[in-house]
Amino acid sequence: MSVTIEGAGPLTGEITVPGDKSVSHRAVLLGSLANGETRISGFLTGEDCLSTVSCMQKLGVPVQVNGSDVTVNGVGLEGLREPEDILDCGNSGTTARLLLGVLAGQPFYSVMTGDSSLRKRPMGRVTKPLKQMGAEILGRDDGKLLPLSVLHGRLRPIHYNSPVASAQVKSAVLLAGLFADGVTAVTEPEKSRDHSERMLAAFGAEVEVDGNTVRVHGKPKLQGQTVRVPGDISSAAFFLVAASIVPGSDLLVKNVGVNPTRTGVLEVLKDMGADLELVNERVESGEPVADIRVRAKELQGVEIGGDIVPRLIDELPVLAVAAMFAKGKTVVRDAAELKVKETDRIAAVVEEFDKLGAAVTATEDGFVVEGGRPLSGAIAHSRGDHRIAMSLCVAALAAQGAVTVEEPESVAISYPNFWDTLQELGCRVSGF
Ligand SMILES: O=C(O)C1=C[C@@H](OP(=O)(O)O)[C@@H](O)[C@H](O)C1
Ligand SMILES: C=C(OP(=O)(O)O)C(=O)O
Repeated sequence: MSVTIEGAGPLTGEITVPGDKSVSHRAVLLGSLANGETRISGFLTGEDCLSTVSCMQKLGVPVQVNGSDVTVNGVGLEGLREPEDILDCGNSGTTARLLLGVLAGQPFYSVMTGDSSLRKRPMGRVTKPLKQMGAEILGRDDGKLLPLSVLHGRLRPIHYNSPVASAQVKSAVLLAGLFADGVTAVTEPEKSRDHSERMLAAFGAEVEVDGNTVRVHGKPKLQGQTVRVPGDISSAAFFLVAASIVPGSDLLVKNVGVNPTRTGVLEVLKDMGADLELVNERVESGEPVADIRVRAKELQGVEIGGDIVPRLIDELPVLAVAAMFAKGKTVVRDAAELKVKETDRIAAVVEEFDKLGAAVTATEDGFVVEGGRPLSGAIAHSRGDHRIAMSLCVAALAAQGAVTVEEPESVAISYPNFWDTLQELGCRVSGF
């Protein structure tokens, strides 16, 4: 399959974006481990979060999905049961890594796998601390690659100093810590998204946050909650960039999660000179939320690096698009993590946007964009990566000529109604 985009007029009006992927995964996981019912609204029905639902169902948790309303009948910390079959995490790194933390603490055997992309992604970053806690995990490459078998083990608490700023690593250790007696701690080099610690506290766990260290007390009694999932800022980012670069645009993106550990994209766009305004700021289910108004404006190149990177890691492909339409040079550093996402996102950005005429060069830990070159019509490939597919589509809206994106189906991983929203905004898109 392929889609073709032949530009767009000004993007105007109001849109909403689907629920936050990170929050949706965590609501199902914690709801499963809690006692009583958890009701989730605004759940992301993207394929990744549905992978988490199906794994928890296989572990014996009644989870009902009714559009974006989900009900989880929690089985309690000790209520999961041995799955009859392999747990399939699909394309979702978050499912695989967070679930490993949960499975490490179970008194039964389980096996997990994923699609061809996920089977290449590093799991050693999670299995290493879990093994230090006493988990027995076997798998390819000495337990570093899926498929992985998790044997039953008794966990002890550790204080893990993570070499990477990764919310998936942090969350896996904290979730395993729920099954250990005593206090489990994780320190990371820079602060990654903190949805796990916020939600653990909301479900009744004792959680302490001290700078880049998070501690959780083991064996809590978690209580089911009502969770309102905010719109995903990572999905909103596509339209924030699109409306910044398509002349004449004036768009309101409603109900976006603006947790400070996720708003690096807003800071960088503002640095680039984008016209962004947060309105109607509020807090819902422990997460800051706002509507974001964006108006087209000429952008300037910037430098992106250091501790902001974990706060915008998934937005770097679409920020690269903003940089292509900006005046001057944009340099992205400290982003080697991009190489271990659904695809190598540094290679994908460099090689796929080259087809449209962009000037992007790879570096060891990022890329450099020479902005201001007009992009032209071309055929490019998503490489099966949802964020690359949508970034190509955003570039296409402001390119001169028709851009065809091959294998765009992966947008359903995180943004199932992306095509509908493009159409509602009057973009000329066909083939989906
Ligand atoms: O914890 C999460 O929900 C996520 C953490 C990030 O990954 P890392 O933990 O690998 O940085 C991010 O890229 C991913 O999309 C979602
Ligand atoms: C990297 C991503 O997700 P995950 O790690 O959950 O596959 C993403 O959504 O960009």
